[in-house]
Amino acid sequence: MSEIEHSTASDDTTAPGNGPGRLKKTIVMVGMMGAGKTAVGRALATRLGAPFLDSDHEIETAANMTIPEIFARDGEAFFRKKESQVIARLLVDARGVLSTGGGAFLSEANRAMISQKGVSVWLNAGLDVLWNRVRHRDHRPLLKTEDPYATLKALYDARVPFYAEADLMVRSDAQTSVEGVVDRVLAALATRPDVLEPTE
Ligand SMILES: Nc1ncnc2c1ncn2[C@@H]1O[C@H](COP(=O)(O)OP(=O)(O)OP(=O)(O)O)[C@@H](O)[C@H]1O
Ligand SMILES: O=C(O)C1=C[C@@H](O)[C@@H](O)[C@H](O)C1
Ligand SMILES: [Mg+2]
Repeated sequence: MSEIEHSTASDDTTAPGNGPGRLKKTIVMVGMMGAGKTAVGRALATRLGAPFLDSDHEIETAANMTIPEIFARDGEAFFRKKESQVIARLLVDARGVLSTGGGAFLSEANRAMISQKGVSVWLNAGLDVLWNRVRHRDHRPLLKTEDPYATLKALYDARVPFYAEADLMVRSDAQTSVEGVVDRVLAALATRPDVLEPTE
């Protein structure tokens, strides 16, 4: 299993304790594939000077296989089992930012452990924004269908009610850069001193 990836910020403003506040719980990014969980989560961790973890990345490292290879060889149910195990492990003692895979928040057991150990943030992007971000990539096995747009729409419609159970919701639209979305997450967290203790 790989080590926790620490953000690489070297200047004082992003060093641990000198960023926008001190993390008391893990921030867990949830939402559809292409919402920006990995990109925004990594940038947020850098801003906070906190560890960054990505469950998809951890699963791939542990298996020494890519996600498409795991789906092809062992199936989605096996992947979901590994995903739950990895999220449980990453939530232990890690006051950092954890980006999950797009399907992770559908599991009731995953939602329960995330709510117990962290704060969930739904990165909410519209269907067309998501489509524009994922359409040219081929590493998402669930979209390897005859009509990937229709598949993405079906997943979106089925999943939004689950994502809506997250503690916080932040919009991730086409007009806003990754850093702009990070600003929104930090603004949302300003209402949660139990998660991000403001610096003096
Ligand atoms: N706000 C944004 N502005 C511009 N590009 C973005 C933004 N958010 C994400 N992207 C880009 O969209 C693509 C998908 O983002 P990312 O991989 O972070 O999504 P994800 O939510 O982690 O998806 P998955 O569930 O498949 O892991 C990446 O190329 C990323 O750089
Ligand atoms: O939306 C999903 O179900 C997935 C999203 C990715 O992050 C990976 O976890 C995998 O491709 C499945
Ligand atoms: Mg990701």
